[in-house]
Amino acid sequence: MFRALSRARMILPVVAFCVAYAVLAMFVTNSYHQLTLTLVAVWAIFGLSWNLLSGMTGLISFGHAAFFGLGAYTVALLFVKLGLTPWAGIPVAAVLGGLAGLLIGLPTFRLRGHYFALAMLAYPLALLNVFLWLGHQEVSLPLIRERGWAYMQFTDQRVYILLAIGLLLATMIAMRVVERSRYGLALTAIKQNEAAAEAVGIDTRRLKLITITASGAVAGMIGGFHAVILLVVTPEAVFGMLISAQALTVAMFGGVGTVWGPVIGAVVLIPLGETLHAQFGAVLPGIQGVVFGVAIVAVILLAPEGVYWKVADLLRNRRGTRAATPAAAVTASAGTVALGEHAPARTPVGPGAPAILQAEGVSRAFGGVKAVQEVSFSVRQGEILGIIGPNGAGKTTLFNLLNGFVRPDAGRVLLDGRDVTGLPPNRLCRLGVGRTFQVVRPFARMSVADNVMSGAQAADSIDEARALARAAMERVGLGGLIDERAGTLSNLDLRLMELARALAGGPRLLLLDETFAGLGGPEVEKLLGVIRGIAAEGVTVVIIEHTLHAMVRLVDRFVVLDHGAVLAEGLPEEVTANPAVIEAYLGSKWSARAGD
Ligand SMILES: Nc1ncnc2c1ncn2[C@@H]1O[C@H](COP(=O)(O)OP(=O)(O)OP(=O)(O)O)[C@@H](O)[C@H]1O
Repeated sequence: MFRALSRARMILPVVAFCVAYAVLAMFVTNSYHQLTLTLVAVWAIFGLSWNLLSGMTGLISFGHAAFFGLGAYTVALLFVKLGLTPWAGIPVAAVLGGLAGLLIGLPTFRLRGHYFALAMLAYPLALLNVFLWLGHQEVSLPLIRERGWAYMQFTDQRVYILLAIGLLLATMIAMRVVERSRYGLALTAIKQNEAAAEAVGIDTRRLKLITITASGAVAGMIGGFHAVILLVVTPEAVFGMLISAQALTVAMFGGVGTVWGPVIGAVVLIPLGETLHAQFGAVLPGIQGVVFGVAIVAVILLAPEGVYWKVADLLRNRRGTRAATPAAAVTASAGTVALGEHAPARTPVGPGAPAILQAEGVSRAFGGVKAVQEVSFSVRQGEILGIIGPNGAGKTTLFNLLNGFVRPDAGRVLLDGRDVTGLPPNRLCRLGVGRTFQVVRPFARMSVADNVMSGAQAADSIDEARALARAAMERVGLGGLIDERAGTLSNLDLRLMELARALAGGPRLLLLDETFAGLGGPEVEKLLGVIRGIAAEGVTVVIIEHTLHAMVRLVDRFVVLDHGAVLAEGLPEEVTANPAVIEAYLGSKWSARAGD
């Protein structure tokens, strides 16, 4: 019942918008305006396809025209050469668009960030020239006089508007479902931090390939429909820079990462561009390009995340929702004090405990730099092990070797005695290895619970993921902040949120990377209590940290690295008294203080 209600709440506004749009469009009689109304829906769908890949995963594509153009040419050529009706041609265009997405994604996902964005530029440019070489400078769809509807040709232009709105409705509902699904959750995690997404068990490469395939299919479909309404396809008009820019512009203007963004962008920008083109196109050719350029600059200046988010913020502030005030942070910290103070008691784990994780002669070099050299040690079940050492000693590289981000040049990593060397992080996560990262990158607009949920990849349903996230938040003392926006959190609470996210995956072994970084004295105390509590529940903890005064009170044992090799290993009191460790890392000040 509750689920049905929440589904209805998710879909009703979309249906209401499309119905209202269709009803209003039925009163428009001018054929140019009818075309504009059809194009609004077309570009909104194209923007949504871009949004699925780029808005939801953060992988910016400058080359979406590749899929659009392929779709347009597929429908046109199948019609002209084989007499295939667009009713069948458009689904074929969607399949080819999806296939193109997969083929483009396979090599291009090797690149990241700006390099990915720039590489995507190459595909429509290459296709543009391929279609020129093939002699398809201009493909016109023949007009069918008899039974035109069988070839998607209608004398009443309003039918095209209705078809376009139907496609828009289907695409928007599909995107809404994706947004609220476990798949959407995983995409959000990738956008947040791809490495962290891998660490919580997401097979990021597979998911990105699925996403670019789906995005390419939507773009191919709408490219095919565009060919039907304009009746002529040229390489420049479907593969040109302006087409790729159009997807990006409507989404950026309206709001990236939300279903409504591309729709708002298309509703505002397409009629504006078309009207200006009709008025001034003869004297100012390419005026639409100028409109898009100005729109982007205006958005950057006035609403950098797009109109949707700007309006959402204004409404939220007006409603007086708890804003980003220190008050929220105080509430959270108060919660963690309690957990720290009442942390369950635990007894340090002694040498007799079985090993959960073992590194055997693990080495890794980057060019000439031997980051980790023949490191061997074991982590005992239930213990808290600290890894310390000077900057550049190889601590993070060792973590990356332990949870599969980096493959060792030599040596083995064993989990429960089983060789897991070279397994990717998402597989290791499923075997019970969780990890946090030095830099926390939360989704500021999303609730704390939604941020934590991205770690619950083991869940079978979104409801179970939500329940796991809540339980993890309770464990770290963030239970009172479930609906709080992550952007309002204090530094400590962000660290706790990151911890909760790792815990939501149900790890048996947790690797914590500089969890105390940037925290003040009282915050460190609270976090110490939380980590002790997690360990007392039976989770084995390995922690890299520079805050040594906290570490000596937290860990059962230290492994000290220097120049990539193990310098010392032992109990805190042994290691901190070791002259070699004092010389290489702690310094004489530490020994003087320790002697006080
Ligand atoms: N991907 C990489 N490419 C090249 N060199 C690297 C790479 N990763 C690490 N290194 C080098 O390996 C050495 C160990 O780095 P690492 O980050 O593991 O040390 P660390 O002990 O974690 O340092 P810090 O305490 O400053 O975080 C450093 O000299 C570093 O420059």
